[in-house]
Amino acid sequence: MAAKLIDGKAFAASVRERVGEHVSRLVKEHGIQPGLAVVLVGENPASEVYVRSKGKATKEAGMKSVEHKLDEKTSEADLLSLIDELNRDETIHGILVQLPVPDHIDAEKVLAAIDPAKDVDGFHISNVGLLGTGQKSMVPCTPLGCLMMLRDHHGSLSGMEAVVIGRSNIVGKPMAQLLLKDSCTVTIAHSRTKDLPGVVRRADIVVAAVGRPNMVTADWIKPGTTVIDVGINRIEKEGGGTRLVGDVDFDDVSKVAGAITPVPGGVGPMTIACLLANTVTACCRANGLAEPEGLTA
Ligand SMILES: Nc1nc(=O)c2c([nH]1)NC[C@@H]1CN(c3ccc(C(=O)N[C@@H](CCC(=O)O)C(=O)O)cc3)C=[N+]21
Ligand SMILES: [Mg+2]
Repeated sequence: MAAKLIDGKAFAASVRERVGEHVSRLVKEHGIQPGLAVVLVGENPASEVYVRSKGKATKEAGMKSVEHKLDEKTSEADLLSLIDELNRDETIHGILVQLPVPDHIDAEKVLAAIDPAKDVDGFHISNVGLLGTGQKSMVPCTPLGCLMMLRDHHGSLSGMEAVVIGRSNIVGKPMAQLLLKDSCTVTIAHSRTKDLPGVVRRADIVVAAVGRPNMVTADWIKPGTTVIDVGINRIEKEGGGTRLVGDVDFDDVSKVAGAITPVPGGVGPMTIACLLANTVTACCRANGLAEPEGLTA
């Protein structure tokens, strides 16, 4: 293997440690404990894995963790009134509603109901607009985690050619905004992009966020490129069981890339660490206190 492995799991542990130190200081010096509420409606395997690791990590960092598990049949009105309650709860600084929500609930309406100051996912249109205009906002956790790893590996990203594959509101678009803010030349590629391999071959930085197992292969990658794999695809193993793979064919691409994140152990753990970081940031802002350094965009 030629590529350097970017160890997201180890990096996430160090981020969580820094978050934990900031939390102890908030508790000791100001008597304030950051609190995170996670709302899960119905049963979704991907979301449940996330909720479990997230609750554990929140408590380990010394924060208050509240989980609201609602029945699949919960009405939109009941969900909105829970959000209203959490918006007004002074012990809660971050609110995350797990996506997707069941079909009878309008996700956009739900996201719009969250107080933007407590929107630790950064999905509220007010935060989207602030990020898009380069103002202080809550930044979506997955792109923030990717940015932290890229800054750590490269130092400055200025002038680099970045190609983001995928145009979702939760990863692709905010990722592109963050890379642009760090002065990359940014392309957002997607399923309709003509000559996708050719476009990706221009990149110094590739962020793959499409949800197609092993789609990116070595022939798409310019030698020395940094490859960030956001994909979390559960596929059937030969002989039974499942395993997680990314959007990048890791074994193939690591022969030519300069650096690469694995799945699991790459972006996923960083997403959780950034959720904790965002909760501390939201708590500091709510109380007019200094924000933790190096944990925001
Ligand atoms: N409002 C909202 N915000 C989210 O950020 C959100 C969401 N809804 N719905 C579900 C997805 C999924 N998600 C993951 C985060 C971390 C791992 C993670 O830590 N994965 C481990 C592996 C876990 C395993 O082994 O299954 C890894 O990649 O190493 C996975 C999945 C956040 N999501
Ligand atoms: Mg797409």
